[in-house]
Amino acid sequence: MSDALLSMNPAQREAVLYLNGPCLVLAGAGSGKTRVITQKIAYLINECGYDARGIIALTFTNKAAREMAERIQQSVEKKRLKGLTISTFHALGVRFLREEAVHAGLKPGFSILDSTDALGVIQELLATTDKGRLRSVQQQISLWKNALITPDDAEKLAETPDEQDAARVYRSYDATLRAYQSVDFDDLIVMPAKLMSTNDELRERWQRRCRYMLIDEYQDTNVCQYQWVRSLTGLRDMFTAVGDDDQAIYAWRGATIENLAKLPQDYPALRLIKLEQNYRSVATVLDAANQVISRNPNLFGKKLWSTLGKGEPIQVVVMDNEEAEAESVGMRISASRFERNARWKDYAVLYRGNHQGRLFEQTFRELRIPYVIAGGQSFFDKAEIRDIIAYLRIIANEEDDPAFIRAVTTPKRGVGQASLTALGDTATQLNCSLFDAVHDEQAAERIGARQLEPLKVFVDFIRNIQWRAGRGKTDGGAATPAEGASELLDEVMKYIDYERYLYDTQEERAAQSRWQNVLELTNWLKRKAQEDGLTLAQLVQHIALITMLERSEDDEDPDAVRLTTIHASKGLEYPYVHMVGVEEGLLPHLGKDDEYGDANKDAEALEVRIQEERRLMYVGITRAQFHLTLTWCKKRRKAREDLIREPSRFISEMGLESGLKVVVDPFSGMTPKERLVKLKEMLQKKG
Ligand SMILES: Nc1ncnc2c1ncn2[C@@H]1O[C@H](COP(=O)(O)OP(=O)(O)OP(=O)(O)O)[C@@H](O)[C@H]1O
Ligand SMILES: [Mg+2]
Repeated sequence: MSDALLSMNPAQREAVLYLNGPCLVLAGAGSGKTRVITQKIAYLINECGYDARGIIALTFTNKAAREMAERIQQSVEKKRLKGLTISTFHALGVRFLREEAVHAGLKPGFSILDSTDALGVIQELLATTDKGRLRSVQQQISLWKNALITPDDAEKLAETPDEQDAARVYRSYDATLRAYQSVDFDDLIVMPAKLMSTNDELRERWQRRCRYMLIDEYQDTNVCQYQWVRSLTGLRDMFTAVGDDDQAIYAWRGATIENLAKLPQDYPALRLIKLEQNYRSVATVLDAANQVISRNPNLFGKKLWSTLGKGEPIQVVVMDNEEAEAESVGMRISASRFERNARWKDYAVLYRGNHQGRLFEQTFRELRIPYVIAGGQSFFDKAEIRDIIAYLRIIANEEDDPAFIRAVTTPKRGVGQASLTALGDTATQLNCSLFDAVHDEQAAERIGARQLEPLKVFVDFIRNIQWRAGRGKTDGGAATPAEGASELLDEVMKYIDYERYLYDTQEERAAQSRWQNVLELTNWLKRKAQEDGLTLAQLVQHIALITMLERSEDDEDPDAVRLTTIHASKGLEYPYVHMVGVEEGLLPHLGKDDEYGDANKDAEALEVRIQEERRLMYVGITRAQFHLTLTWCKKRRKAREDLIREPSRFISEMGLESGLKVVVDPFSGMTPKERLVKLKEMLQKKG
């Protein structure tokens, strides 16, 4: 038996060695579920002679996939890892659809719309600018899709006028996407799942290919993912799923814990393995987590224990307001790092909502504390990044109309709204993309030669780049090899002349910081192209995917404090954790806008909501290895109002016996200016 196997506890080992049929590992946080998956992959390859190409491991985020790949590299020879698939569901969906594009009625170069683009399409169809309404329709469509409900079914199911409206939009939305040769994120899962169930030849091919599947964070899969896994593993039922029903935090995205309950029914031979030893956290942290989650009903009783010692008491710090909170957390981290002789990256600040991160970013900058936003979508949501990516998208797929419009109008190159409308009409008439319409005679007639000129220049430039980037070689045709991705990218950037555009349209500081972001993007793209030996065409095809769940920080692991939402921290661990904003109205967060939301109207709905928030709290607490600090503010500003806050119910649910220590913020009662003075004093004292 290998050393790695020897170091596991008997239950973990059983889960790794079990190959007689489907296997489900159900266990609490930090009990080594993810470790079981990595060890099992190593075991399959090293000791059972599995070909890596037949193994598919699915994780929830790109980051988790990367971490898993790194761990496996330590125990399996490189050459035996060739062809191993470790990816997110969505990334596997992209690969599947690129290979099977024809069966899905797509060209291999189809575009992937992110949720903002998709919202744009819905906006056109719904003809409203009411953001709330648009988002609710988008979410409704997404839920339907993921539950495998077709537009026809949706129309039958819809009851209220709003739902009927949404169902109508759903139909045209799907048709529009197909016309654009585009798919949205949901399609990446839904289309493969459907194809697997309707196309026999394709199903058999993939089933032969997939010899063993491993799925992490199983509790957060949705109906469609369940079906897809089910059909992929169809022939042999050879899979291991690991999960924790107490960590299900994506119900709002259509995930259903019922998938866990359904497994034993759908697979009578299922082997269920529970793990109870926690290897991550000290007792104070673990007890608090156990206490909180014990208030939720759960599928299978479980109680975690660890041998890592009692640990320091959990601290609860009361703050005057959110500014004091950010400063105080920054100060505490600086002081603690000094005292414990730790690294910045041993610290994490976890919050409920992305918006809370901003103040921490600003404050940490002032305090000279290095930080990274872990798992934030923020980078790729920035306007400047989306602008540049629009160009790359149009290079990848000229039928991507939304990208075309964005690229051709940013920077302005003399293409006015009237020209675009006329071009749109032409495209509709010819039933082609905006891009292709430019060179049609009709366009010249409608738009006029002078107005058309800048559009032609744009299209010709893109065509030229496409050709040189290696587009259209999937059929093995073209004779000239693709030019280097880096050089081509430079050429595209020069053509866009984005830096000048920024300085022309924005004030200097903003332009500077945006341009920095753009440079970061292009450097990262070049590095990626070089490392993976990609052509520009291949590179741009990956982009939408990377932007999906998080920014791919690649192998960068800077020594910096992690700022992250609790959602994005799932599966990860940090020695010292600060959970901030642990207040009623924030965590639990019960409604969209007002504090207790409309959920309050219905006691049952409210309870469901609180349970989901409690699981989120549980996920947050269990990220901590050695020490946990919770903070809450007596006042928090919202819009222009100061709201009076109460500590979260989850704090009292943790139980004082776990050694809770309540501390009053040292800055209490001070004005911002006084705080700064005191802060400087404290910093000086620390040297
Ligand atoms: N048998 C073991 N011996 C020593 N350390 C272990 C063992 N099993 C797991 N660990 C360590 O415990 C920590 C938690 O493991 P892991 O991340 O696999 O837990 P998990 O169940 O996936 O947690 P989560 O539910 O948060 O995803 C990791 O640092 C891992 O390396
Ligand atoms: Mg895990």
